[in-house]
Amino acid sequence: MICDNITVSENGRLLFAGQDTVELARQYGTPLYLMDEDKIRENCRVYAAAFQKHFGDRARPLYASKANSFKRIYEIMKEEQMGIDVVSSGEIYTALQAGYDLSRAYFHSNNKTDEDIRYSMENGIGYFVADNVEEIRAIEAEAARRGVRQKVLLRLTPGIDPHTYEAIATGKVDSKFGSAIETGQAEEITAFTLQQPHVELVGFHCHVGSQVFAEDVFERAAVIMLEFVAAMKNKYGYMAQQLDLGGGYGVRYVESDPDLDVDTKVGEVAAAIRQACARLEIDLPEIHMEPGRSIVGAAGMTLYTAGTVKKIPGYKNYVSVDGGMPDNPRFALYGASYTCLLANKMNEPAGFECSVVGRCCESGDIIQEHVMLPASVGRGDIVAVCTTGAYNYSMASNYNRLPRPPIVMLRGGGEHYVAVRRESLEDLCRNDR
Ligand SMILES: Cc1ncc(COP(=O)(O)O)c(C=O)c1O
Ligand SMILES: N[C@@H](CCCC[NH3+])C(=O)O
Repeated sequence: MICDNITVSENGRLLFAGQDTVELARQYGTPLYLMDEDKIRENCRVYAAAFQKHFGDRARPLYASKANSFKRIYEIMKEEQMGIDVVSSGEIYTALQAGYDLSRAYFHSNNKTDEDIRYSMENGIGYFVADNVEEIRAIEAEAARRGVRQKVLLRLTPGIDPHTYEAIATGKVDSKFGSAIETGQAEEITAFTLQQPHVELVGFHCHVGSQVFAEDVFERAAVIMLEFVAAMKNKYGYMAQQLDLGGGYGVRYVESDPDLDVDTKVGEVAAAIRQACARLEIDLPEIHMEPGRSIVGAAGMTLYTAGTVKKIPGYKNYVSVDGGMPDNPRFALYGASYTCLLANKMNEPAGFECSVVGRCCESGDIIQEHVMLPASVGRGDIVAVCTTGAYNYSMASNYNRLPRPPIVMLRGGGEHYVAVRRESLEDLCRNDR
């Protein structure tokens, strides 16, 4: 199986976190998001231990909460002592509702509104990761109005192609994010920020892309960033205290995806960083990374009920499920890969090739193509889609007026509880007048 929290019972039922998915589908209904709480915590600890081992006390991972944002997840991050990355007032509000202390939060986004800046400062945001000069002006103005000095990092683009889906690559010069080192804009924003009386520049940030497996992307980004740090030290006498390398590593969606060892990978990045610092004669800054997908991705699974099975002789077969692109838009957006299983028939051979599709009025409403399921698949069977913990619920919509599914958390000892309740039909009209 693609992750160690997915197994099969003797009677051919798919188990997730040791629990019977068919039973969970019966109890909570479908579509249903499941989240394995123990796996989320394990992933946080793997990153925290790797950072401690390779960088020491000051370095730390921040959870990129865009990957999956709901109250319970921020409670878990608080308990696991993770920092967080937020990108909107909505994520901040949700974190506050969970009692999360915002002094450990980093506010990203390429376009923070004045209201975002005001709201987050009012609630004690720790850091802004400013994307451009206009944002520095806006933060300076709000900090001056409040009579405080606000900590910021600057998001720079190191000019690296991470070889991931084009739509989720972010570190190239031609990007809506950040100020490019190559064009001189990174230096301009640094010099400008250092002149601001109410803004304290604490360091630099970069992010090269998501679902990254390529060998040395983080190492290359780190070296480019450290060369910039050294250049700013030499030219302006400014030494960055923090260097944030952006998101985490890729996760396994299908058998052919590699299974990366975070400790080894962080160790490799640390070695490259130490070597660069020695060569450039600068101190080691505090190092951060912001994993999202690799904290929650494999901790998630979506369950659907199969409906229509359509066989078109000479063409292909379709298995329709009771959800689709509103709860998982990633195939429609990126052509993303997923592993689909028939949860109640795991002991039958999977010899029937089909496309698993949603119920929306849209041909592109596809969960996955070229799926192999048992030939007996039919109405009422439970289709499980693995590794849906990241960028599924957080990207979900109400397209075709479909209510969003609930999130049920699973814990060791067979415990399960609702973290986000299922949207009702009434919820759909809540804001209509
Ligand atoms: C600035 C930033 N940080 C962190 C992340 C999280 O990345 P990932 O989910 O790949 O770990 C992203 C998303 O790609 C991001 O844009
Ligand atoms: N939402 C994307 C990744 C973008 C992450 C944020 N920069 C995905 O599902 O893969």
